[in-house]
Amino acid sequence: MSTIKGISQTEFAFDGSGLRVAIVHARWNRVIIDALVAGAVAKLRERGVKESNIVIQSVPGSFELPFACQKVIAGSHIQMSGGGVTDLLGGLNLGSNSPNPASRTGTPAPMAVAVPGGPFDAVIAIGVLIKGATMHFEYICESVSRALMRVQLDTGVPIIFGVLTALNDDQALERAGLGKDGNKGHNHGEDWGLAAVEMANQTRRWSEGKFA
Ligand SMILES: Nc1c(NC[C@H](O)[C@H](O)[C@H](O)CO)[nH]c(=O)[nH]c1=O
Ligand SMILES: CC(=O)[C@@H](O)COP(=O)(O)O
Repeated sequence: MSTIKGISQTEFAFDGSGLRVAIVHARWNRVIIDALVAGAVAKLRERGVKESNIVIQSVPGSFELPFACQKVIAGSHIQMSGGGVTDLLGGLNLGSNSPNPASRTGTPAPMAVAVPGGPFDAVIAIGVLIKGATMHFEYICESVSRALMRVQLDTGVPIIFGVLTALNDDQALERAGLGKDGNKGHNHGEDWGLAAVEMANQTRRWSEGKFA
């Protein structure tokens, strides 16, 4: 059956060659997660994002995704400088408890050494939530979606909502292109890779006041 659902990509072919993208994924329902991550990576590479600019991190479950995304974004803005770590997002000096060993030994620290790679232009948060017997699913779906929205608005870095909220295993498998009986479905990870490249490009343009 044909469907009107999905993103129209034909008129939007954004270039990913100058972008740095993080994928943060949960490990629950791993087979499905692996297919979604592979789909996202395939589209990032197809759009020209360099392998070295795709950083993949994992967390135990979807509930951990918002915290991890926030930390990953903050970490990519950090510069080591004399005596501490400077958060370039918030201008926060994180003090002598920093991972900079020089600040603990009294040895003069190197001046402003940028983290290799620089800040992330977009983050893709990937998780697979499948309804069980209790209210666990509802609480996690609600809190994770709200928190991911908050992290992107607070940091100004687009977060792609790659969290499947499925009522059963088959729904989740079909949305990862792993469906059975002639209905493989569609790998939504691919859409998330494309969405990341688009949002990263647009965020740069909009930040420079370019709308044409
Ligand atoms: N049931 C699912 C979970 N549950 C685990 C939580 O996300 C979390 O890791 C735990 O409560 C510890 O804080 N996670 C998923 O990603 N998918 C599920 O279906
Ligand atoms: C991790 C839990 O709290 C667990 O009991 C959730 O169970 P269910 O996924 O069946 O709702």
